[in-house]
Amino acid sequence: ICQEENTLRELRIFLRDICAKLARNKQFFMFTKPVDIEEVPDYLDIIKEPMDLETLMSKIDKHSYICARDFLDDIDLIVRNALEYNPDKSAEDKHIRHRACSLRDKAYAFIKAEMDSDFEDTCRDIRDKR
Ligand SMILES: COC(=O)N1C[C@@H]2C[C@@H]3O[C@]2(Cc2nccnc23)C1
Repeated sequence: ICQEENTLRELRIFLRDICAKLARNKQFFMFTKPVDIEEVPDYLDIIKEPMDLETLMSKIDKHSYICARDFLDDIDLIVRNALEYNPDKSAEDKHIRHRACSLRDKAYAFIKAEMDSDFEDTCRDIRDKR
């Protein structure tokens, strides 16, 4: 109904702002676009559901998220993929895992800082009855 559409519109504006802030952060450049399969030919053998911040942004525009929890599930997917594909003790792997954990903490902190909890409850109610 109309109020629900107003709520979801506000959610999209809010999620775009958070996604843009994460994508602007130089620390997270490796998460901004899909991993290049030309450069990393075995990536899809290991990672069954790739995710990145550009894809996240396009999902917002496609109305894929109707509460912040669904958005954070895709952030968690980016993090899980990075931890799974880069598990070694090498400096490079440690670095990317560290950045992935930082991405998750920043995303959760932005949501908590800027999202009013009963706004999220309202979004959950809309999601649960759809
Ligand atoms: C989220 O990003 C990642 O999980 N990765 C893993 C790949 C391995 C390594 O770093 C990545 C890109 C890359 N390209 C060329 C050679 N080696 C690499 C980024």
